[in-house]
Amino acid sequence: MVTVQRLEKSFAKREVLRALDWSVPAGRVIGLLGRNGAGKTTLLRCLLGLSPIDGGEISLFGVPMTEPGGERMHRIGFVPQTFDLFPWMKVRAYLDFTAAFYARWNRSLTDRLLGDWQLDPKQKIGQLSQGQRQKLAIVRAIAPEPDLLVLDEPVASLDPQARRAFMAELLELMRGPDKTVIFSTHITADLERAEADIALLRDGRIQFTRPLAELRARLRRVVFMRESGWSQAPVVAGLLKAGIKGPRAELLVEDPMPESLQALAAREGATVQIETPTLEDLFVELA
Ligand SMILES: Nc1ncnc2c1ncn2[C@@H]1O[C@H](COP(=O)(O)OP(=O)(O)OP(=O)(O)O)[C@@H](O)[C@H]1O
Repeated sequence: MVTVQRLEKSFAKREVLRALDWSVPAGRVIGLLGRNGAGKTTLLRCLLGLSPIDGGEISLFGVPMTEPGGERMHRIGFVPQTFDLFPWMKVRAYLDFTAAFYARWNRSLTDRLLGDWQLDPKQKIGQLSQGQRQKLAIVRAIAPEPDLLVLDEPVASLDPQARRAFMAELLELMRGPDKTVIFSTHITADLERAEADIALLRDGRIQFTRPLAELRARLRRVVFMRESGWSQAPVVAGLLKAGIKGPRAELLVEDPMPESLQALAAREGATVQIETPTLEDLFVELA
């Protein structure tokens, strides 16, 4: 669905994306994670052709972005982080106006969502709250029934009820072998709800794209404890990250092997514990 090869993007002298490779298969919901400033918005904008790239190649639906993109745009929905367009337009007029640009437009869906999400078709966009505006941006993005839906922190301004309703709606609409959703978020509960694949953006690259369930099943926190402390953390098979906090050496490990960890602890004069981190802890450590 999306293929990125050696993508480079800098602002002035700040390198944001560095030789980034990424392949997103069709039929998946991908949660794009990374710290503030990691480059998530930049990456999403490059994918959609909204931001010029400095190097590398991007293909959508198997077609290089360098090809003319008229067809492609009908198959893409995008919800930007902020939505400040057309403050003078009324909600209904805005949707009708936008519909004219698309080959497909599901009017009954927009009507239902306006009702469900309590958006008044007669209200001016400029008078909507931030959260209402975000809802409108979401309605607008999914009405063309896109094959690829890209959302940049779509739920940041939504209240918990609206977030839940939105995620449910999104998953229902985008279910199907040819539909793909990529959304950036800091809210780990939403990723759990979506049973998303997690793509982690760090140091200008996608470090991995893996199903959430797999990360949850395989990653563990391993804690070695020793009163005399540690000059460096023990090195074990499957080590992803290590840190030292006083007597504790805390390791994030993939598929830890309890017996060899016990043996290592005995050799080091330490005790060892294997813990299951919460999803949020996991991301704090990985990002
Ligand atoms: N138009 C721009 N001009 C200059 N620098 C920019 C521009 N847009 C982004 N940057 C820089 O690029 C880096 C990545 O920004 P980006 O908005 O992509 O991060 P992000 O991961 O989406 O962050 P957040 O989680 O805070 O939304 C930041 O250091 C930012 O300052």
